[in-house]
Amino acid sequence: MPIAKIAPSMLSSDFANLASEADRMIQCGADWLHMDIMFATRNGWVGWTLSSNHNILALVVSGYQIYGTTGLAEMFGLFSDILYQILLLALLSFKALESTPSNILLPLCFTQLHGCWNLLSSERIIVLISCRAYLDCHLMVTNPLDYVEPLGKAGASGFTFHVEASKDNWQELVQQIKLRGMKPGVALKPGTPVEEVYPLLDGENPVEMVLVMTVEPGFGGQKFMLETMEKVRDLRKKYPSLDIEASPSLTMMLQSPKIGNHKTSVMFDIVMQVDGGLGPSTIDAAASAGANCIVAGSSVFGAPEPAQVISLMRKSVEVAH
Ligand SMILES: O=C(CO)[C@H](O)[C@H](O)COP(=O)(O)O
Repeated sequence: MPIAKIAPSMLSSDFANLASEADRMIQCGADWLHMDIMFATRNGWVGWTLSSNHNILALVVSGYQIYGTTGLAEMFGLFSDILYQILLLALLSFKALESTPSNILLPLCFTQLHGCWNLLSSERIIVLISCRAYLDCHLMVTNPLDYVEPLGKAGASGFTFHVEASKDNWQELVQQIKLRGMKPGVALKPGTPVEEVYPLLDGENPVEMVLVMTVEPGFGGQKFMLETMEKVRDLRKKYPSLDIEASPSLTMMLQSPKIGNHKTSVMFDIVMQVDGGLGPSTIDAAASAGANCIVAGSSVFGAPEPAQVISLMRKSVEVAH
C-alpha cells in the first residue's frame, strides 16, 4: 500500500525564518519538506520563475539576512540579483512577457557570476535545514544536470527534474542523481502528456517518483487543476504497486531518526506526488485518483493550525488507498 507523505512547500514559508519554519512543519507532522529550486542557471537561462519574482527576491535577501555578506564577490552578486529582479518586474509590468507561453523557457543573458551566486544561495539554504528533514527538491530549471553535484553536496534528499527540460539526457541525469545518493523524480507540467514519463519508469534505471503538477509551476496560491487528475489515475493504473528497492543511501535515510516522520521501510510503492492548490477542499480528488505524496504550500502555512491540515490530508490519502 502506498505510504502517505505530506510535504509542505517551503515556498510559502517565512523565508527570513527558514530554519524555524522547517522545524515547525516537522513538529506539525510533515514527512518531507518541499523545496522549489528555480533560480537562473549558470548558462544564463531562466526557468519557470517569472511570475514569482518577489518570492525569489525575498529568498535572496533573506539568505543575506541569515548569513551576512562575506565578500566583495557576494556583494556584487546581491546587487546583480536585485537588479535582475527589478528588470524582470519592470518587464512584467510593461506586459512585455504576457504573450510568452509558460511552457517556453525564456532565454535571458546573465553573467556567470550571477548564476553561480544564485546557486550558492540555494545551496546554503539547503545546508541550513538538511540535517533536520528529508528535502524534496523540485528543480524548475532548464539544465538540471548542473545542479546534481551541488545539491547532492548540500544535502538534498530527493531531486525531481522536469521531463520537459531533460528529454535528451534523462538517463545520465537519473544515474548521476542516484550516484549522489538522492532519490530521482520526474515532474510534468499540466500541459505535458503523461506518456512522456513512461520511458523514465519503464527503463532499467527508473525514477522513483512522478510529480504531476496540478498548477503551472512557478508560484503558490494557484487554483488546483482538476483535469490533471486524469494523469494521476493513468499512472496509478499502469503502476498499481510498483515496488522499487531503495538504494542503500535512501535506505539509510529512511531509517535515520533525524529526518522527520519517515516510516522505516526499504520497499515502497512508486511515489505519486501532486503539487499545487492542494488543501482540505482538493485533497480527496487527488487522493482518490492515486496520489500519495501531497505538496501543499498556502493551505498549510496559511492555516491557524497547520498540524490539523497535515493530519487531514494524511487521513484522506490513507482512506483512499
Ligand atoms: O511548485 C510550486 C508551485 O509551482 C509550489 O510547491 C507551491 O508552493 C505550491 O503552493 P500551493 O500549495 O499554495 O499551491
